[in-house]
Amino acid sequence: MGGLAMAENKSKDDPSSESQYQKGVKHLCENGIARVPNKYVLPVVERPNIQGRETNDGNSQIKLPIIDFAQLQGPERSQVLKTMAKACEEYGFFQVTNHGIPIDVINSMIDVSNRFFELPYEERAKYMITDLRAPVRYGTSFNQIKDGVFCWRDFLKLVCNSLPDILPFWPSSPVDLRQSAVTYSEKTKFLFAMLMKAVLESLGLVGDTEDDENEEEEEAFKQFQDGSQLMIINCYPPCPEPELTLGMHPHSDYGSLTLVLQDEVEGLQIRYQGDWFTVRSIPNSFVVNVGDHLEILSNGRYKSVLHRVVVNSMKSRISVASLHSLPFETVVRPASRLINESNPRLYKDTDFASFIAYLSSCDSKRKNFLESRKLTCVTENSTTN
Ligand SMILES: O=C(O)CCC(=O)C(=O)O
Ligand SMILES: [Fe+2]
Repeated sequence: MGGLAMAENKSKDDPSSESQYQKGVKHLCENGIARVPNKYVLPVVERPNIQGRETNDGNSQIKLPIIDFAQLQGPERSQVLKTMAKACEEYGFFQVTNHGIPIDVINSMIDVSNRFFELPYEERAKYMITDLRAPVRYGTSFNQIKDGVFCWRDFLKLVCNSLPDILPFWPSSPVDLRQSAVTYSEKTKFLFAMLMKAVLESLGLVGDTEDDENEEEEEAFKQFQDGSQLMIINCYPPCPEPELTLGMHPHSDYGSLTLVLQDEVEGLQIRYQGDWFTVRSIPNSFVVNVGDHLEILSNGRYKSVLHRVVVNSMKSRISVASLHSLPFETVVRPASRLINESNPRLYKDTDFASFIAYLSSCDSKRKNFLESRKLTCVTENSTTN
């Protein structure tokens, strides 16, 4: 598989070259470091936990609304849909418990992910590919070719469509990775479809009426169901100076919904009322967030909210994000039912090709895809995953 073409910029941290950072944080840590190299040091105003800048201390937890999946599928559905709607409007996030995915499927996914990142660097590096559309991609930071300041994060991205064709490209080591990841991706895809249906119902876009307009919206749901799934396994090694850097810079997710599985180590933070709050790690649950597609489809009613990841000096953290998007060629636009005189259309038509073009165009810290799709522009510094 292709290697990385890199500029041999000399760094003042290391006499060798910038190329060491291209190998990722895990590799950097394996060689033993006591300080964070400059390559990862954020400007003061972008660092986490700055006393006095946030009204909280940057470490406060947020209690996100909990969606009990078993209740959602039962007689209390309408009540749960209201909670879901409020969560998507207010936080852009909720947590799902009682989801029905067996605990051994979850544990195996976390376990095999840990073992992948513990493989020798040479084994992991076989999957270091710069093409954003590669079916499997190991890498570091956000966009390691363009990012000025790197994130304290390595990742393995696995495209999940269509599994039989794509599976031979997935890592063959650890030997159980393919099996665990396939089972996990199938289970999360099903959970996504059920949640997406509920989200569309909460917007009044699918329901039990049989009129023509609903046929059109049922078609929209089918497109979400038939869309693409990308699994991103994130690894955040312990960091000697966590106050200087971030595991992931502030960004919103492209796509409709993201289902995040985090291990017991917290680190995910969301932007809420101008501050950053840590999402609690609830055992055997998923964090679910609204992506850009859904914000556009809902004409801004549901929010694709900025989030970031902080690191810590003690523990390595693993998360598995399952991102669900519309098919490559599908155009997403605000649902006609949600536009009227008092709710004018807010977003331009968007497709995956425009997103890829945008993603490839600039440094992740200066990028904001969703803002670029707004018909009226308001900006806050952010990135789209
Ligand atoms: O690591 C996490 O908890 C969040 C990951 C994330 O935001 C992403 O992969 O888009
Ligand atoms: Fe994200």
